[in-house]
Amino acid sequence: VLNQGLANELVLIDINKEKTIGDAMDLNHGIPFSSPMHIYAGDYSDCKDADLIVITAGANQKPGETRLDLVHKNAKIFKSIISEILKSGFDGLFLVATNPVDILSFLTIKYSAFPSYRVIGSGTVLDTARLRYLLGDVYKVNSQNVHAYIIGEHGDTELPVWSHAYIGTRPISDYVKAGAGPTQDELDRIFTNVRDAAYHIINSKGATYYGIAMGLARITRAILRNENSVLTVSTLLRGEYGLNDICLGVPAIVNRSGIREVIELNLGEQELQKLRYSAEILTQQLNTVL
Ligand SMILES: NC(=O)C1=CN([C@@H]2O[C@H](COP(=O)(O)OP(=O)(O)OC[C@H]3O[C@@H](n4cnc5c(N)ncnc54)[C@H](O)[C@@H]3O)[C@@H](O)[C@H]2O)C=CC1
Ligand SMILES: CC(=O)C(=O)O
Repeated sequence: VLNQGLANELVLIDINKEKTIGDAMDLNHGIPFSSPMHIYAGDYSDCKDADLIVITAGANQKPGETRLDLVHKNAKIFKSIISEILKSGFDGLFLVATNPVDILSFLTIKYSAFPSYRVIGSGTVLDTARLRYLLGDVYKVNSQNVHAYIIGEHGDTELPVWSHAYIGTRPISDYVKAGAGPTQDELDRIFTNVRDAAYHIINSKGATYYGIAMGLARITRAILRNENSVLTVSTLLRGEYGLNDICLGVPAIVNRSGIREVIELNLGEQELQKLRYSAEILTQQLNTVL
C-alpha cells in the first residue's frame, strides 16, 4: 500500500502493540521513496472513519497444517476483533485475508451484520496470480496477458477453470489440441503446483508474505480507486453456480462500494461438480463454528 501510494492514512493495529510501533517506524522511513502518507500504530477507535479495514490477524499454518485447521482459533479471534471494530462506529468495507479466508469472510458478514457486498475475502486472488505466473512462464508470455482463473476454496479443494483460460485471445484448449505448448497432463501438474504453493513456501521459510501483500494491494486499489476490476475474490454466493450461504473465490467486479456483482462463468460439468464439492467442504467446516 505504501509502495503504490494507495491511501492517505495507514493505521496498524495488532494485539502486539509494540510490533505495530516498530512496523510504523520502519514503514515511515520508506515514505521519502514513495509518496506522503500518514502511517502510525493505532487502536480500534481509529477504525471509526476508515474507508477499508484489511484483516490479516490470526494464526498462520505451521508446516503440515491445512488452512482449514486454523478455523477454530481464528474464528474466535475474529469475533473479538469485529466486535471492537464495530464499537468504533466503522462504516466502511472489510477485506479479509486471514485463513481459512472463505470461512472467515462468511463470519465477518455474520459478526458485523454488514451487507455481504461490503465484505471481500482475498479468495483465490493469490492462487490465480500463481497460475498466471506459471502459465506465463511456460508459454513465454507476459503473465498480464494470461487470462485464467482459480476458483473455489482458497485451499485444497480449489480448481482451475481450463474451459475459460486464454493466452491473449487464444483459448489454452486450442493450444492443447494443436499440440503447441504443454499437454493437458502438464497443465494439470502446473495446477498442482499452484494449489500446493503455500505448503512449499511454508516449508521453506515459515510463511508466505510477498504474493499475498501484492494481492491485497491489488484489491485495495480496485476498491479505493473505484476501478470496477474483475478479481477472483471470496464473496457470499446467492444462487450463482447453484450455491447459497457460502463464501468462496469467484470472478467478481470490485469497486468503491465493494462487490458490485459476481460474473457467473459458464463452467463445464466437471468444473461445476468440483466447485460444488469445494462449497460442500467449506460448508461442513463452517457448520463447526456456527
Ligand atoms: N489469504 C491468503 O492468501 C493468505 C492468508 N494468510 C493468512 O494470514 C494470517 C496471518 O498470517 P501471518 O501474517 O503469516 O501471521 P503472523 O503471525 O506473522 O501475523 C499475525 C498477527 O496477528 C496478530 N494477532 C493475533 N491475534 C490477534 C488479535 N486477537 N487481535 C489483533 N491481532 C492479533 C499477531 O500478534 C500477529 O502480529 C494467517 O491466517 C495466514 O494463514 C497468509 C498468507 C496468504
Ligand atoms: C498462506 C496462504 O494461504 C497462501 O500463501 O496461499
